[in-house]
Amino acid sequence: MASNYVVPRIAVVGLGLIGCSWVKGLRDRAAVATVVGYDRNLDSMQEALRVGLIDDFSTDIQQVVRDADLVILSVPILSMRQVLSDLKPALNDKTVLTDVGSVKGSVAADVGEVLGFGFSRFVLGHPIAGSEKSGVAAADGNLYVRHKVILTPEEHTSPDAVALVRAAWEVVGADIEEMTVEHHDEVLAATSHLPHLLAYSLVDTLANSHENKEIFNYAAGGFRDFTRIAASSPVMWRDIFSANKGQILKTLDLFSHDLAFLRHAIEQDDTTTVMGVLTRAKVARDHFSKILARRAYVDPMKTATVNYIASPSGALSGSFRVPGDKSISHRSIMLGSLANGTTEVTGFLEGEDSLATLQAFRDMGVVIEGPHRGRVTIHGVGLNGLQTPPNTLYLGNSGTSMRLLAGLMAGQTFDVEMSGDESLSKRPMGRVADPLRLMGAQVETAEGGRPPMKVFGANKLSGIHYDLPMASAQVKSCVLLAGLYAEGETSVTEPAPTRDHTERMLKGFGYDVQVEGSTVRIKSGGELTATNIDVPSDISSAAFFMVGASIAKGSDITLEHVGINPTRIGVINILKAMGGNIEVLNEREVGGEPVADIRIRSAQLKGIHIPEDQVPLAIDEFPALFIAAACAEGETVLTGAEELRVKESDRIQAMVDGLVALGVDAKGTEDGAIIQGMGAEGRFAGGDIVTHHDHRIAMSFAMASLRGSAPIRILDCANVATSFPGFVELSNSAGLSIEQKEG
Ligand SMILES: O=C(O)C1=C[C@@H](OP(=O)(O)O)[C@@H](O)[C@H](O)C1
Ligand SMILES: C=C(OP(=O)(O)O)C(=O)O
Repeated sequence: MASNYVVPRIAVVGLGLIGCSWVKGLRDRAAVATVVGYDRNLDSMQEALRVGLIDDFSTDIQQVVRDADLVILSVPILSMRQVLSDLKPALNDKTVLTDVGSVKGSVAADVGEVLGFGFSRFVLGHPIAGSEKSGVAAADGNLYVRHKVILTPEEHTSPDAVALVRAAWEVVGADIEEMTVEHHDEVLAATSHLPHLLAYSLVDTLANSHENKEIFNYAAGGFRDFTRIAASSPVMWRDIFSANKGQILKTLDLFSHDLAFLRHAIEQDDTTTVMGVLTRAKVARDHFSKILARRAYVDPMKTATVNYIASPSGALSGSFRVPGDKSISHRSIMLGSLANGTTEVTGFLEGEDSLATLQAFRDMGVVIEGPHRGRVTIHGVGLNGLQTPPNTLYLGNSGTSMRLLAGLMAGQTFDVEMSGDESLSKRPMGRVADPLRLMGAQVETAEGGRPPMKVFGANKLSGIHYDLPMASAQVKSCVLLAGLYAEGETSVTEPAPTRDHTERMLKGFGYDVQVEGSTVRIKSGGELTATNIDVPSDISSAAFFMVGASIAKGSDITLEHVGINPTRIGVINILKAMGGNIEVLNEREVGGEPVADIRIRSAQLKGIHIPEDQVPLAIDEFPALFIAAACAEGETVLTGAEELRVKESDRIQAMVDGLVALGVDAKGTEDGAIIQGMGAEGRFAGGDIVTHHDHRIAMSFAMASLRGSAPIRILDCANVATSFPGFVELSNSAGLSIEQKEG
């Protein structure tokens, strides 16, 4: 009769916490019929029988193993060979064996020696779970739920045997990963074996010192945290250190080298180098903590889903400041890193896009302190001071990071690969690869000119004149930044004015840039000198509230310290042309950028044909402007805005689809849209909005709720954090009603 058990009969050899917890998990889930146990210690076997973990035991290992479908070997690693020899005579030709040891290479060798090289029914395994407790009494049937178990099948391992072991792990809730024996031992040497070795060694050193009493009297905090794992089983760890000797020595040598480097820096009072080590380590550790806290033991690349429920709400009010300008924040890191001296930045946007740029420069050896409440200190390395990054530069969702970096990377002596998230991986990079190749750079992209993008170093660049095929500040900036490294002059002519932060900021760092009409020129050979940067609030983030206050009756808000660079104020011009009530107050200049406070009161907007010359000046603000158009009296027509189709999403399609879902008459055209306004009394219907993970689509529809008639559910809003951390909190304090739901 066929049984429904995952494994009918199990023999567990070694009744420790790891093996017993697995067996308990299987028993709790009725996945095994009979379990027979063996341990060197009779008490353990008796206890396991008493608590019902095993059905029988024997002091004869062969009797235990005979007729088992699966033998679980949970014994110290250096005992493995003896145990295998002892049980071998009782194995039939169907029994599958597996182990749970922390080193796989030595077990593979033991299996080969004893059972024969090519033995196909031993599946090497390693559950990444544990507990300070030990033994039968501590067995926990849920120990492996959502924990990783690594299996390292070899070429000769039978797929049926792997399937059986996999099934027996999966049924107790484990997430299975497969890798090679060598890779397992290398990874574990670094992530587990070295930390244990250091903890044991530190405690031993301090315990042997003359002041040991003093030390242990005050050994709270750091000492306790760092050395907790030195209380683990010495036998087990002695075995691991010797079984994985090669890999452990390799990581230990690397660590010793880096420790000597840090020692030297401290001795030499080289505080910048020390700061570099500490800031890089802190960022890495914070990153791990987030992964562990939010998504323990699961793929860190799969970020949590965040949806917004935006309920109808009344007017907006108050005087407040939105976060720092994204474009300026990116450039402050880039130019500050390449400058000579230390650049202090305040008002830095702590959004994921600008943080991706910051991390990229840290990866290239730049010491950057912060951000802490918008304050960043960059220890510039000079135009030629960047170092080869250890890995691919991961730029998340940020087009600006990848396109501007492409220009800078073309001038380096080392090769760099750049990648991004799903959205960035779909965006066109040919537009920067083309001019860079004309300058002599060697650039590779994936199919269709998409990321990942590889820029090869050590290619001599020559200055070119480039007529931009589209109005794009990113392409303009990329070519100008490559021009810092190109022989002779580099110039760019743009078809329409686009944001000019690169030109302004280069000048701010003391670099000569010539601007004549629509052409910008730059020559190599200069240097950047560190400066201080006060980042104004981002007009692109302010735009959501400008639209929100305009459409919500009775609103009156003031947005403080907003950047009003003339190449960015399309949104103000367009809203005013639609009848918006907007006042620009307290105009002043801060670090080369014009800044003002902006007061917005509600007004009945009217539909217009948006002047095409305003399109590049409001390029990121159209999602919000579509909401304004939907609330206007009459028709709004947008043309000349085909660039919107290649942003974080196809913003024309995403906005039109969303508006239609909320009952608005809107349709997309090749280069824009036609929207019929709902008029003074019109309200959005409730509904679901697909944002395509685009931050600006999400925030725009949040503003629509100010004129909603029912809740609007906005899906996949996690990327709001790329440009506007704290959006929901700030919005709700201004009068919106957004509930955030994590899924
Ligand atoms: O240079 C910049 O900082 C940016 C330029 C614009 O992109 P394009 O150059 O692709 O228009 C804009 O959409 C982006 O958010 C930021
Ligand atoms: C287009 C945008 O950014 P990026 O191109 O940097 O991804 C944006 O923030 O709207």
